Amino acid sequence: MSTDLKQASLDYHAQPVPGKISVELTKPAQTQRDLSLAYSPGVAEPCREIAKDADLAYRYTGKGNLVAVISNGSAVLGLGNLGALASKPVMEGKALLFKRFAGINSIDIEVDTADAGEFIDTVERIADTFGGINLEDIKAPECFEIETALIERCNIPVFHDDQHGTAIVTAAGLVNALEIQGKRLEDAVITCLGAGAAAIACMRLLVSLGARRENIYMLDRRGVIYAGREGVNLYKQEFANDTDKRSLADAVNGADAFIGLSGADLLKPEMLQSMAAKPVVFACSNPDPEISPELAMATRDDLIIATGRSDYPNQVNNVLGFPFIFRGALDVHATGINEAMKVAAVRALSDLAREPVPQDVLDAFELESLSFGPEYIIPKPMDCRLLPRLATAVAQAAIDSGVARADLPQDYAAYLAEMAG
Ligand SMILES: NC(=O)C1=CN([C@@H]2O[C@H](COP(=O)(O)OP(=O)(O)OC[C@H]3O[C@@H](n4cnc5c(N)ncnc54)[C@H](OP(=O)(O)O)[C@@H]3O)[C@@H](O)[C@H]2O)C=CC1
Ligand SMILES: CC(=O)C(=O)O
Ligand SMILES: [Mg+2]
Repeated sequence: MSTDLKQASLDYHAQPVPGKISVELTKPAQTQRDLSLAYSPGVAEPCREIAKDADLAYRYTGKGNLVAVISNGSAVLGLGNLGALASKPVMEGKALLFKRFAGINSIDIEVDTADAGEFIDTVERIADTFGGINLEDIKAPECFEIETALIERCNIPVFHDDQHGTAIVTAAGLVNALEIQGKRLEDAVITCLGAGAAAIACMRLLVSLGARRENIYMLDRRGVIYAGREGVNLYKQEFANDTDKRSLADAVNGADAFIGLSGADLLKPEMLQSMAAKPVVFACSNPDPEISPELAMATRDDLIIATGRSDYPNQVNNVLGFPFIFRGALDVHATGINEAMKVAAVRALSDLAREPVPQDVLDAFELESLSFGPEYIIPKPMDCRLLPRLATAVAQAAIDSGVARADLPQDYAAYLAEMAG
């Protein structure tokens, strides 16, 4: 990161007030009567109602539009285990994105423990306060056990964004990028660098969408995960490939797609050079990608490259998913976010990239034109069509798959327009 951007970021976080989020009131609190309604004695009435029927918390409190972003700081972006407190800027950032893109109130919670059981117990005890829980930056393999237990124990959507948000956006982007390169997911040879939360979930979703497991080579710090390798956890085992490839150089040679969900600068130019014609490279590690777009483009000119960052074309980042997916799930009081809802989000995102780009998006990126192609495989986060398209698709999929507990709000399009602010 340039010195200029580093200082600008520190200033952004410190000024004019520390942090990125605050709380606002939704009811008047000026007069003695206002206070008798907001607090004692009036507040007793909604308390009594909720004690009789827990669902009334959706009517009388902010629960239904409130998502907790919860982390233990064990896999903060690609920076590693920075601990709970140091993860707070990222978690506040996710809360900012929930509000900015989907009108969802969100609060960050950092739980200071590396123990999965303690983390699960803590989150379970506070879960009912919220309409949904977005787990964030929790490292594999604990993240899998944590999410599974919390889904089982909580009655609200629990969604590990680094797994499913990333998988949804990656799948939408990859389907589009392969099509532009004249390839099909069913035939593509995919090298996935990283075997953690994001990588495992991405490969699982790609397989469910048609990618062939035997065409996937997954790597961790020790190299290719091959059949018979010792000391491989059961999640990585799912992608053990019966191959004699061992290194990244072996695995990427001839591959159609490289998906990086690992760390900075790990894909070398000579490796990129050895990929098949018209390759797709998703260097999604944050903040520093597996290869910089400048270096990748200088190495060969027939590739499509995406990163997780806002400052290059093709931002493949879960920001394109979680605000809108939660919006749809919250609006029908879904009990969870299931496969049907995830696939609906993939389709909506992938389809939207093929439509003409609105002028305000072009203005935000100071571009004259943009259309479906190598430099535009996926919509931009600023695209105000994302909220109606994704939220509606996800909410409808929740209804159709039987996990919704409420109908769509009346005139949903107008409601979403209000939520977009
Ligand atoms: N663009 C986006 O939307 C998103 C991007 N990401 C990025 O993906 C990365 C991983 O995040 P997440 O899955 O949550 O973290 P995890 O800690 O769960 O997984 C990290 C994985 O990366 C592997 N890895 C790390 N360094 C290397 C290396 N030098 N060589 C090979 N493999 C390596 C680890 O290997 P091992 O198992 O051996 O330790 C592990 O499998 C981060 O950089 C993060 O920023 C994550 C979510 C969303
Ligand atoms: C984008 C994101 O969630 C990550 O890099 O962890
Ligand atoms: Mg994350």
